[in-house]
Formats: sequence, C-alpha cells, structure tokens
Amino acid sequence: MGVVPPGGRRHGTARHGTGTARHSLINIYLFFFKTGQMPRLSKVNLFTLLSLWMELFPSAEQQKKSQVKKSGLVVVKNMKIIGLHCSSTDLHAGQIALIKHGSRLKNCDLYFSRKPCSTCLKMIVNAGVNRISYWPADPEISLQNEVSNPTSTEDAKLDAKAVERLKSNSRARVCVLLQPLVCYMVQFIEETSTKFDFIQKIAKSQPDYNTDFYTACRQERIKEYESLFLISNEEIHKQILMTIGLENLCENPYFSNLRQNMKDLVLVLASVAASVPVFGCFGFYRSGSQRTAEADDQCLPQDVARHCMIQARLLAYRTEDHKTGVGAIIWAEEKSRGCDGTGAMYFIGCGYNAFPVGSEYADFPHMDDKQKDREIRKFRYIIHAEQNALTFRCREIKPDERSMIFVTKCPCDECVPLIKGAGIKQIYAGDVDAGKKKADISYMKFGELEGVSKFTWQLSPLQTNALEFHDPTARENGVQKTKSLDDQQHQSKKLCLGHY
Ligand SMILES: Nc1ccn([C@@H]2O[C@H](COP(=O)(O)OP(=O)(O)OP(=O)(O)O)[C@@H](O)[C@H]2O)c(=O)n1
Repeated sequence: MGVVPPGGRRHGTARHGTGTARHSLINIYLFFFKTGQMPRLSKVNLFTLLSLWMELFPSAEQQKKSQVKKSGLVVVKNMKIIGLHCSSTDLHAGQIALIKHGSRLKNCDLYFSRKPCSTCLKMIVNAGVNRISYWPADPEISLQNEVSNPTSTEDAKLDAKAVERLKSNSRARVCVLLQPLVCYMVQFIEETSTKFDFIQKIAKSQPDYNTDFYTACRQERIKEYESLFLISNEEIHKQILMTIGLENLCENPYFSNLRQNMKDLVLVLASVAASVPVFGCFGFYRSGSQRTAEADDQCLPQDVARHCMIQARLLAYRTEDHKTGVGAIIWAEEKSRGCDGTGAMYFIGCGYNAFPVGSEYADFPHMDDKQKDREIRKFRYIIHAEQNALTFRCREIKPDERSMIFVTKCPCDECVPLIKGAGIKQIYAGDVDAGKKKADISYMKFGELEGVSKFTWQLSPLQTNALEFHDPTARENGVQKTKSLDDQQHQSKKLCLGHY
C-alpha cells in the first residue's frame, strides 16, 4: 500500500533524494510495514509545537527589544484546544488568557512557549488551572542578557525565584511535559512535507523542476527557530535550567536527552513551516470568477493565512488515517482589534481526520478505494478534519463576523455543505483534488460552491495572468492548472513498499 503524507499525498520519487534521504525513507517504510501505522504526534507534543508556533504569530505591532519575550500559549480543556494566544505589546500571553477565559481556566492545561513570569503565574494559578507546561529554554522574563544589562538580569532572577515559590505553593502542576518523538517521526515529517501539495505545486510550476527550494527554506527556518527556541551554549542552558528550578535536568543523560527532544521538535516545526513557504508569488488567492479587486482585499494578509495553514498542517500529524492525514482549523475575526497578540482574530476550533471518538484501532476498516470490497473501506467511518473542527469548536460561529477555515486538503462533498451551513465565510485550502470524483469520496462541490470565498494555494493573479498570456490552457474550471500535477500525483499513488 502507498503511504501518503498527512495533508497531502506521496508523489513520484523526488529528484532531491540523496542516499541518506532514501535510507531514512526505507526506515519509515519498514516502520510502517512492521507496525501497520505511520508515526503520529502525541497530543502533548502537538500542543507544545502549537505553543511555539503561536509565539511566531505575525504581528501588526512593532516588536520592541525587551527583557520580556513574546510567548505563545495553547489553552487545553479535556485534551481539546480551547484557546490559541500570544503576547501583545501591552500584555503577556498569560494575562491575555485570563482576560479571554476568566474562571473558565479552571481545570485547564496551559502550554507556554516560555516559562511564564510571576505576574502571569499568580493569576493563572488563582484561576484554578490544572497544569502549566512550558518549553524549557529562556523564560518569558529573559535570563540571557547578563553582561549587557546586569540590573534587569537581577530582576529576572528575582522573578524566577517568585515563580518557584508560586509553583511550590500552588495546586497546579508547573512542569515540562514535552515527550520524545516516536521513531522516525522527524524523518516522516520531513519526507511528507517535501511531498506536500503546496511544495509540489511550486515545484511543478518551475521550469527546472526540483524541490531544492524546500530544502533551502527548511534550512533557513531551522536556523531561525534554533536561535529563538534553543540555547546554543550548553553551559548557559544549564545555568538557565538551574535558575528556573530544573536542576534535575542538568545532569547527563537527562540534559542531552532534553536537548535532543527540543531539537527534534524544532526540526519538526521547521519542516512543517517550510511546507507552506514564502516563495515567489505563491500564496492564497481566489480562483477564476471569484476574483475581483474587492474580493482580494478581503483575503487575510498572506503571512497570517500561511501561519494558520501551518497550524492545520501540524494538526494533520495526529491523523488516524494512515494514508491521508488532514488538519483543519477555524478562526474568526472580531469587529475591532482585541487585546490578544493575534489582533482581531480568535480561535474557534480545530480537528484532524480520525475514527469516531472512543473507537479502538480494530473497530473500523482502514482500507482505501483500491480495496475491491467496498464494505471494508474506511470512508463511511472516518470523521473528516473539518467535521471534527466544527463538532468540537469552543465558540459559536457568528453570522456578522468573518470566520474562516484552513484545511490542508480540498474540502470534500460531505464537508462543503457543512462549512457553508455553519456560516463560515472563507475557506483556505489546497485545490489539488478539486473536481475529482473517486469511488467513495468526491470533491465536486468545492468548485461550484457559492457564497463562501475560496482562497487556494496558487500563483498570485498578477503572475498567473502573465502565464496565461503565454499559455491560455493553464486554467481549468477557474482553477490554476500547474502542468499535469494531477496526473503525476495519480502516478505517485502507485508508490508502494516494494518500490524501495
Ligand atoms: N477535506 C478533507 C478531505 C479528506 N479528508 C479525509 O481524507 C481521507 C481521504 O483522502 P483521499 O485522499 O481523498 O482518499 P485516500 O483513499 O486516502 O487517497 P487516494 O487519493 O489514493 O484515493 C479520509 O480520511 C477523509 O476523512 C478530510 O478529513 N478532509
């Protein structure tokens, strides 16, 4: 059976395949062969990754250089995300959580991208949260400026002490929850990100087809995120761990294990972020008849749309469908700018494709439409990413607000009416399957959908117009056709274990 990446599907062998890459691919396939499953992100790691990613939410505000670092926060209730936040210029992420959730924080788990300061912690603890997990590097009140600013570092140390006192006297567990990734997860994510639809679409549009630009982009992201989320100097890292009460992690092998786990998660983040790259004139644009100057104005800024799509991509790595993983996330925009670092945007719900809640692995078939017997195929049982996002949303979708769903794949015919019926105003998605009718799942309605704006990953209209000038056959049903991508994808599905 072919193995397909979450959020996309496997294509023909990439030209960038080096010996090592191929070796890791063989290992992934062996893992799949032995276990019958693809590696999957744990919930704790997913929440941790989303907290790091929220720290990077594109901000309209000017970031000032300060001792207080921006931090990201994921609020979780009963293992479901109910809030995604990040610091603004005026408020820390913890303060924002308090304003937004108030006493609803009771019994919640909070995942911070930095250990929160005492000002935030005292209020969060007071609200009765259950657990506070944080990324064990430089805390919110940075401890990294010793030489340049001794006074503020003194204050930072005092704050760290206050945090420890609050921690030891509170009911809430304040801890580091990150877990080692399962075997081959890093390789699997790298491999599947290279093959993600968006990357393939760019690659096919380039005259010299290859995905080297993905590798370059990933390298850049790795460098950027390592400098933000890791502490390169081991001694400084140890000193920080001591100051924030993690002396037990300063001895080997615990210290090196911790650093390896952190590094792996940073690699995962970089790989996924690079799969929705800032590349040339590619982005989320309306297609065909939906395209008007006024309509394009209503599109989110590209960096925000990319950011949310990357969240959906991360969610896809929790899929229970071992062939096609899909992630979806719903955001909405208030009428006026809020206090959150996300501006006017607020989180509504998220999901990934999986079997009904509470079901066990053997309860339902996992086969796809290549299986002759229709009765033992997965399609009638699996809940789609959009369906889970809608079902487990934590806020209502208000008719007078702009709400938007980000899906890593084209919404299918089951989901399109649900999205429209729920009152969602915009869809950001890939369109690779649009217009396809398969044996058990169809993607025909997306193209015909009216009353909901659709922004798909493609070349910007300006660039496309230039292309069309040279090649008028470059579009079909209003959808940008990147030369025979669909055909090549079809071929790729024949990629099976035996080929390696
Ligand atoms: N917008 C979408 C589209 C599909 N899915 C999920 O994606 C899987 C089906 O993907 P698809 O690629 O259409 O079918 P496969 O048989 O997995 O792959 P193939 O293209 O080879 O037929 C199912 O788990 C379905 O729930 C989803 O969650 N949301």
